Amino acid sequence: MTERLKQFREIGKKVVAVCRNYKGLTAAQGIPNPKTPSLFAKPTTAYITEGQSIRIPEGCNLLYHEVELGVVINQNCSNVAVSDVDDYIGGFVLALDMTAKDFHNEAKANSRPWFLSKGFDTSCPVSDFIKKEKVPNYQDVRLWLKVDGVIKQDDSTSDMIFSVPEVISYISKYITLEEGDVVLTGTPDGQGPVTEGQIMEAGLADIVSMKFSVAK
Ligand SMILES: CC(=O)CC(=O)C(=O)O
Ligand SMILES: [Mg+2]
Repeated sequence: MTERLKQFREIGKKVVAVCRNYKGLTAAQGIPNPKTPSLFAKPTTAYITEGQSIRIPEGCNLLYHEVELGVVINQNCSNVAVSDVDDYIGGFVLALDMTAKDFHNEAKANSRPWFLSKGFDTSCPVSDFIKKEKVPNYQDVRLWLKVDGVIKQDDSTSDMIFSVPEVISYISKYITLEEGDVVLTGTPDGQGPVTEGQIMEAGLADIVSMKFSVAK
């Protein structure tokens, strides 16, 4: 692994995210499973690490948590076959795709882009870098999140609609992924609101856990 990859947060490479990628989530929402991965992006300024707080964006009255597996890319990745994707995975992070849900709902209702609702400063808290060897079965690993000690999200990555290799291969047909980029692979069912003063604790099985507080 190169020094650049170890330091991916300092380099601040792009975040490409998939939405509605868990069967449990689409079932709970009563919507059909997407036919292809549905993508959006976050700016590098969205990243924070433990010790920093999530800041509720001005005017937002409904902030949602989404716990997700983030995949860290280890080299330029363009037009990669599903069967070759493992060669491009440098490791993982546990991530929160924080969403200003009221901004998001309003943008959707008015057929406007929802970049702001997903891309505001502090909207992408991430754990320390997790070495690839620590998650040998990344296609079946438990993701969980508690708010003030109460479990809200708890599922396995095996519930994904499009697997990690399928997601990365699909993205790479259209967008070149670069070393240090992070792919957020979607959130399981149970995403929901958090308010000022609340503490979220999230984990990837017993491999890593992290805590973030919510501030005004
Ligand atoms: C539209 C969403 O907030 C869905 C999303 O990001 C997801 O992970 O699912
Ligand atoms: Mg998400």
